[in-house]
Amino acid sequence: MLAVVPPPVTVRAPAKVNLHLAVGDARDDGYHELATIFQALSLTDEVTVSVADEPGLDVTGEGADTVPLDSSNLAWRAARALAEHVGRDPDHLKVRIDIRKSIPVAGGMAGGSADAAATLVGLVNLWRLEMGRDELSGVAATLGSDIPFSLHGGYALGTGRGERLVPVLSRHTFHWVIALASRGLSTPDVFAELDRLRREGSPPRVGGVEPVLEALSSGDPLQLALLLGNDLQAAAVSLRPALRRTLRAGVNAGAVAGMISGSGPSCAFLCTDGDSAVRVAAELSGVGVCRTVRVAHGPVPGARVVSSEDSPRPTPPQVHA
Ligand SMILES: C[C@@](CO)(OP(=O)(O)O)[C@H](O)COP(=O)(O)OP(=O)(O)OC[C@H]1O[C@@H](n2ccc(N)nc2=O)[C@H](O)[C@@H]1O
Ligand SMILES: Nc1ncnc2c1ncn2[C@@H]1O[C@H](COP(=O)(O)OP(=O)(O)O)[C@@H](O)[C@H]1O
Repeated sequence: MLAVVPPPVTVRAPAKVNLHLAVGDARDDGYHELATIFQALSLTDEVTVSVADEPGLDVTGEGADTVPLDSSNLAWRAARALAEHVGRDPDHLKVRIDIRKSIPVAGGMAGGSADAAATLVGLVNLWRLEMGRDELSGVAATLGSDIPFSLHGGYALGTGRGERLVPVLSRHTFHWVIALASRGLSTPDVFAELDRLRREGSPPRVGGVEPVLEALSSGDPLQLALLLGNDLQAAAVSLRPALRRTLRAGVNAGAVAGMISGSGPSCAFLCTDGDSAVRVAAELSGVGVCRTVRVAHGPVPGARVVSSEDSPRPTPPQVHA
């Protein structure tokens, strides 16, 4: 009998920036209560999942040499979690996962979360599962706080440890320059540094989310520039003091505001429009305060199957005897 092997599925998933990141106290489970406004950015990773006799994982692109290729890879963990959820044997996954990274690793931009979200969406399609977004988001939340947003995309208000999402209804696009660092920062280390700073003093705290939501609905980058805020910024800068220079250089280059993205060390610079972002990127890349720069805009959709025409490796359906 002939068994039809489904064709590989390629999924694109976005990076994120936290336009507003309010961090509360540490909870008993070690996580911190957050109130954050996420925006999904046009900086994306692509993940192809395919049926394979031997399971496998490969990572290429931005920071690939620093990404684990074993079972600790978030994409692989996502595949196992989904398999368990739908009653497949997670120890015998006949799946190959190929990740092409553009999102910096350990950069505060949810790159691993994007890969996990893309893997979930890819496998739902490859395995032809009937699963709603809410059910998939529940699986995602067990793997990492940012992964539900990587599925969701657009804008969202995140609470809890960041995994509880409410959509934010704004379609206005904002333009960014992202400065990438040579080395990443560990998210737990940055939260721990914030706890330490708070024990010793009073690092600045962001205000409420309401004014930021209003700025998003106005679409005015100058209004938003005044309201961007990140409680983790002081901690990231404390662990990596050179980031102060990077933040200053972006504003000197013409950005209307600069901030640490999430737990850092990537710096996100808000620009008035796309042309301005290109000019700021060109100037910033010559100053020597970061490894490289990227221009990005948001919001963009969450993890989505890329049509086969766009896929870098379109493969026709295979038939195995
Ligand atoms: C800070 C944020 C802001 O969006 O993103 P990044 O900047 O890392 O991308 C997120 O809260 C990161 O989310 P994510 O990277 O998924 O973190 P998780 O895997 O869930 O947690 C990693 C570790 O970070 C700390 N953590 C994370 C989330 C949270 N609300 N409180 C925490 O204290 C905990 O030490 C936890 O063990
Ligand atoms: N698919 C993946 N891509 C990137 N990092 C991964 C992946 N899987 C596991 N990791 C690990 O997760 C850590 C956090 O990576 P990442 O999600 O890129 O950063 P951040 O939490 O700052 O957004 C990395 O140090 C890396 O060791």
